[in-house]
Amino acid sequence: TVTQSEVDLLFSKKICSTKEIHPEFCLFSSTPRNILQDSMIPACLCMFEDLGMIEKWKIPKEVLVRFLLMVRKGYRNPPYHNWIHAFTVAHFCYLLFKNARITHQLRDIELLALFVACLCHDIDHRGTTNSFQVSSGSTLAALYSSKGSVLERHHFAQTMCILNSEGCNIFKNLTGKDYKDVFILIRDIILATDLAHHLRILQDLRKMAELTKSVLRNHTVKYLVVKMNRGLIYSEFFSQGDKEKHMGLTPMEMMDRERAVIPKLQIDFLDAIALPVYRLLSSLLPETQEVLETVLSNRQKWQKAQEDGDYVYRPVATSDKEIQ
Ligand SMILES: Cc1nc2ccc(C(=O)N[C@]34C[C@H]5C[C@H](C[C@H](C5)C3)C4)cc2n2c(-c3ccccc3Cl)nnc12
Ligand SMILES: [Mg+2]
Repeated sequence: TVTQSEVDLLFSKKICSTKEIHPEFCLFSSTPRNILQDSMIPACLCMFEDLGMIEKWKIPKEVLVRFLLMVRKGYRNPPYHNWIHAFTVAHFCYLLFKNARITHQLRDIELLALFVACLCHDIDHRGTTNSFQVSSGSTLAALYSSKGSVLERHHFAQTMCILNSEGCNIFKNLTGKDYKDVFILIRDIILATDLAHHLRILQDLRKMAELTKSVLRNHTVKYLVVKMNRGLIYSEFFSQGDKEKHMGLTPMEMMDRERAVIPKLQIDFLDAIALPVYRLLSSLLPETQEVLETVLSNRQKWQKAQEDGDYVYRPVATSDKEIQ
């Protein structure tokens, strides 16, 4: 839990404007990396305010502050799947709301669920994958492996725990149907972040996009677009590969620091997972074209690094205690 003094400290501050957070806060070109870590919670308050969600859903400010502090505390500190990652995804979702006509395509309750799900979608991530939960016989696997999406079910369960904690239910003033719907939507969105299902969802979305350009009108954008990272994901992947070797298992190539060629892995990931998302997004929301261009230029950089055969990033083994 969080202390009342932690809440009071943030509650007493006026909710600032996005400009005060960072001059380019509302532009796709801005990256949250240049947002100071201890201004991320004020930035979340400012995004909720700016999106009109505090007013629309009568969210008491003190409850929102306590909820955000609990969400931040709910994250561990692996190299990639940490609170900064959650904030980055929520910030990108905010940019979609601000810069693309997504807010006219989705119902208000879907916008609320999507934004909150971004903040919560990886809560208590251990820096290892679903298959590692099963192969290491983790407690999460014992709880959820019969249903699949082990980590994502845990992220949702942790989110529900926070919302059910004293003074943290930001949805307490929602009416009957909205109250029921928001939890169902958040559950669907967080479960949909299991990349194993992503490829099917992408297929379905492509079909829907063929049918009507207004696909966003009928279906919440059920999976989260990812911002390109500085390869921190490979610190996590290689730590998991080290663990798998200690367990006598053979890690996937992308998790084996002896075999992985990062430029090649990044190009494979962009081609198989990220670019199809951004192409679909820019076909549905033309305002996101610049994001697609950024990702394509990222791909070119990796292509060049591969041709030059130079290692742009070779993460060092992180200690177990950090990941656990
Ligand atoms: C740079 C980068 N590379 C990435 C390369 C690969 C994978 C990945 O999980 N691959 C798969 C490949 C098959 C079929 C399924 C299940 C498993 C077997 C593992 C997916 C993710 C990568 N990733 C993520 C990311 C991490 C976790 C969740 C969602 C995302 Cl998007 N964020 N950044 C990156
Ligand atoms: Mg996840």
